[in-house]
Amino acid sequence: MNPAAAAWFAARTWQNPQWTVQELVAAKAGRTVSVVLPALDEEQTVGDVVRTVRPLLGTLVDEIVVMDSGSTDRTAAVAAGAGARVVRREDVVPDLEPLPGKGEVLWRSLAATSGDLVVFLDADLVEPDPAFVPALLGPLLTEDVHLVKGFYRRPLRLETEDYGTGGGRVTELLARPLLNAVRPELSGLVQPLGGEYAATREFLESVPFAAGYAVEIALLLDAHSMHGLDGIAQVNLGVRKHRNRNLLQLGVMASQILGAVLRRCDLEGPTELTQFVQVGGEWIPDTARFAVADRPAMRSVVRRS
Ligand SMILES: O=c1ccn([C@@H]2O[C@H](COP(=O)(O)OP(=O)(O)O)[C@@H](O)[C@H]2O)c(=O)[nH]1
Ligand SMILES: O=C(O)[C@@H](COP(=O)(O)O)O[C@H]1O[C@H](CO)[C@@H](O)[C@H](O)[C@H]1O
Repeated sequence: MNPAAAAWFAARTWQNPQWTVQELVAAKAGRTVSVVLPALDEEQTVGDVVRTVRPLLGTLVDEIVVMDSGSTDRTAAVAAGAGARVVRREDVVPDLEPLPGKGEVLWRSLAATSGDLVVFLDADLVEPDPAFVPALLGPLLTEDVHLVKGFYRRPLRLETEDYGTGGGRVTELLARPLLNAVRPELSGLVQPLGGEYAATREFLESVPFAAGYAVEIALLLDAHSMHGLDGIAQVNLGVRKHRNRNLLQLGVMASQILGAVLRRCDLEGPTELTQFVQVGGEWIPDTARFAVADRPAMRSVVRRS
């Protein structure tokens, strides 16, 4: 293991986070906390995720916002019914036409929220754990760090089978080998792509946001560039189950992630990916094109009064 990564892993990894909500409320010391859920057609799961955070509202958490990413199902109604404030992506930074993708709603969430610290949770979590938010906030409230990534065992649930592990396919097949190759100092991150993480607003508003599914890897690379390894921590969240997408969908995700890493290494990245689907007896090319431009640092867009 890269020596810097090994030293960081030893110093900045919490394998068994023990912070109590009471301790963390005291540690806030006047700081505020926003919890943000990006959601595209998550009516099945968003309510349960919001309900695991709701008991913290008014003490550890100051606002729970579901960023609706253009859902066509009942995501907004279910999220509001569970106690979240729902914000449509077109309702913030309205002068800019919303782009598709996760990165867009996470970027816009900064204009929709005010917390000094921001916690991101995916809205497709299955059996979400109420301990996620306190654990993610622990290092942010008690150490001098700017980004805290969750890590976990990731069951892979395909059709009716729960394999108990095997999730994080893009992580294991692309992100981890890629980071080991181009940014070995970050090889100590157990879940570099995980969607459960927390960060200071100061950091989040000072970096560009990559489009689509590249948002997590880009934030990690930028946190490392801006604050060094010492500005990053990771906490063990136990087990994380979510809706697992199929391989073709993950191929497009992987292409977006690869592009963000290449561009942050000053290399050209892809703007499309050609895959193949079988129709009848023939294999037909199917090309997905995706937006690749970063959104600019939010602090250059929205002047806070
Ligand atoms: O265009 C998008 C794509 C995804 N998401 C949300 O981002 C999270 C992670 O997306 P997804 O589950 O597709 O990724 P995976 O976890 O399968 O890698 C989920 O809450 C999605 O609803 C979103 O808000 N807008
Ligand atoms: O980690 C991964 O390999 C992918 C796919 O996970 P699975 O193979 O479906 O468990 O999931 C993550 O990647 C996305 C891109 O960074 C994040 O947006 C998701 O939150 C995260 O689940």
